[in-house]
Amino acid sequence: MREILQFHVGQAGIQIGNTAWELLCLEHGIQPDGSAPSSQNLQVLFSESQTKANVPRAAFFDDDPLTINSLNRGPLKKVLNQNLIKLFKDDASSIWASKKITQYDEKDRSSRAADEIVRKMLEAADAASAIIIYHSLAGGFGSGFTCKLLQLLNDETAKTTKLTVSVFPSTKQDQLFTQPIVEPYNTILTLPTLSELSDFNILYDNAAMYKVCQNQLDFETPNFSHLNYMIAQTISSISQSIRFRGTKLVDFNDMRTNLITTPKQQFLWTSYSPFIYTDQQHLKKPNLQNITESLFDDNGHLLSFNRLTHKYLGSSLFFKGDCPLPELNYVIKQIKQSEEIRFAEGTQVAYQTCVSMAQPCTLPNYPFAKYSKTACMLAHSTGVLQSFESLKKRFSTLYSKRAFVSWYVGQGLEEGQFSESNESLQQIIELYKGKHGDGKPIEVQPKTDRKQEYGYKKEKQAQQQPQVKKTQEVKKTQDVKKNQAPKASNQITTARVENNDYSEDAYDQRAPARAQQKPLKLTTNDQKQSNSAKPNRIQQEDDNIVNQPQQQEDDNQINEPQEQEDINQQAIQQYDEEPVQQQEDQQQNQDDGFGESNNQQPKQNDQKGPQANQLNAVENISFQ
Ligand SMILES: Nc1nc2c(ncn2[C@@H]2O[C@H](COP(=O)(O)OP(=O)(O)OP(=O)(O)O)[C@@H](O)[C@H]2O)c(=O)[nH]1
Repeated sequence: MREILQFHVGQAGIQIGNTAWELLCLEHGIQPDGSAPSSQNLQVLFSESQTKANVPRAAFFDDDPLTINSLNRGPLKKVLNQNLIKLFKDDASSIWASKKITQYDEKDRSSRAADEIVRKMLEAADAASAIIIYHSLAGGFGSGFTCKLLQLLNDETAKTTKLTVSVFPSTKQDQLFTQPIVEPYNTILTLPTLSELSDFNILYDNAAMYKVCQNQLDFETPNFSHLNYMIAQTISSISQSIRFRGTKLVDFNDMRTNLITTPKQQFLWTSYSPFIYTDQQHLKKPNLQNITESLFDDNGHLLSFNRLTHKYLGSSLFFKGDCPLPELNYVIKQIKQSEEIRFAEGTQVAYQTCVSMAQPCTLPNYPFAKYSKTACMLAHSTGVLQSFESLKKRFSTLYSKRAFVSWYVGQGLEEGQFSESNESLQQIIELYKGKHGDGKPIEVQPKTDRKQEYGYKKEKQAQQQPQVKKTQEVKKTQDVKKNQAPKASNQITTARVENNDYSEDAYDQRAPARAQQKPLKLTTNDQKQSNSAKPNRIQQEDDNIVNQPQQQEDDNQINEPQEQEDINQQAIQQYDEEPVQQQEDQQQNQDDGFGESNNQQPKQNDQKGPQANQLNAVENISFQ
């Protein structure tokens, strides 16, 4: 089974999770007590408890009791597994630094508790296909603990696609929502770990979502729950084909393969349509064309950037509900002819399209109207450059004065880590520009050998092996007693845990066990795809493609001296006054030269122009 495991970290991660799980439970007909009359593929998102209740495959971590308590007071209080909710005593207080929060150490109690939860989640799954971590990059705990979690997950799940749903600091400092002043530090210190240990990251920014609420919904004062609802709808859309019947199965591994062409250039964003305010539902009746078009304009983007200057590197479109295929084919054809939508040269699959037969759902206590059809785009584009460049500017403003640095150093961070992280950010910026600051093209190194670099857990795994074996043996005995023959799924789990060698060879040796996974009841095509270890979608979709995207290897508080306080105040003032140099950014983006330097396409494609590279993925759509 292709289970999706979800981890929610910090206030933002947990609050988004609360809304997302409410929606997912509704979509699958899960009742407040965990029962479900009938639904497809429940096991993808839910595990079955001893009382036959469906329990979300979700864990929650925070240092704030209020956030944790909100879970236990909310609509999910009876369905969540309390053993997977953990309140930590190590308070981050907005500072990414404490080793207890950011680094895995088996002697540390919180590390062991997190490890225990991860282990429980993995043991309850036969063959997890994806791990999603929800968090904010700006907060201390959400950013720091995500680094620890990724380190922890790394050895255990080297072959599982790991992605983050990350709230990125807004480019506009318009005080819409309280944001920690040190958010550039927290974000910049987290980015190297995200680049190294996760496969891709979906960025959202609150200002962009706020704008969507104001422009489209005429909300004067949206709050976090509205923004979280928007994020939840996008996550529901992009995971729909794994959960419901549709035109084709596009799982997170496929998204990675199709959208990420270069290691570390892995920051995606989403857009969604339509969001309609309940009071206006009788006025607004958009058709399929309006809905699809608005995915590409400013009104649908959940990350801020200028749509006139960015170039797409790929996009996946997810439709739900009443979307007749002939009409959809026509709409996509029209979109392809639009001159405003520009793809970087060398882009392989421009529009990967997936239609689900599931009907769109809306949550009852939110002012969003239900509509018969919805569209969502998961996109990769040079638009993210604006977020990174704005972050770099704000980081430089604070760091040039060494403002607040003493807080971090006091928590045990070496100051050199700031400059290393800054270099890492610079590398990301250059990757998106396609060339170094000196104009030379970038040579991209493959991701470092994760298992070697983060191999600190090997020893611990060896120590824990007997215990795990015991757990598995009990499980095995129970199965033998029950069925006289263990289920295929359990054999897979046993193979994974008993053989604690996570080398590539060992993984390949376990292939027969993996091959026994029950395929989803989808189309013949889907089954073919789901059974292949590494589907090469792009090749399947068009044999004319020349360059395949590179397959990634699965891949104490201190007393601040008065002097420093003054410097901090000056920095805050300067930071607040710093205008967001949107115009300048736009100009830079126009000159980014992305296409030229990164382009390795043959001449014939150049002559036809970017549009010629947009492969028609939708023409083959049909329900099977
Ligand atoms: N979209 C969204 N953003 C949020 C939410 N809660 C907080 N944020 C944003 O997240 C950032 C702060 O991160 P938090 O998640 O509150 O902080 P934390 O990770 O718990 O870290 P500490 O406060 O240091 O414990 C700010 O930019 C907030 O605007 C939420 O529910 N939804």
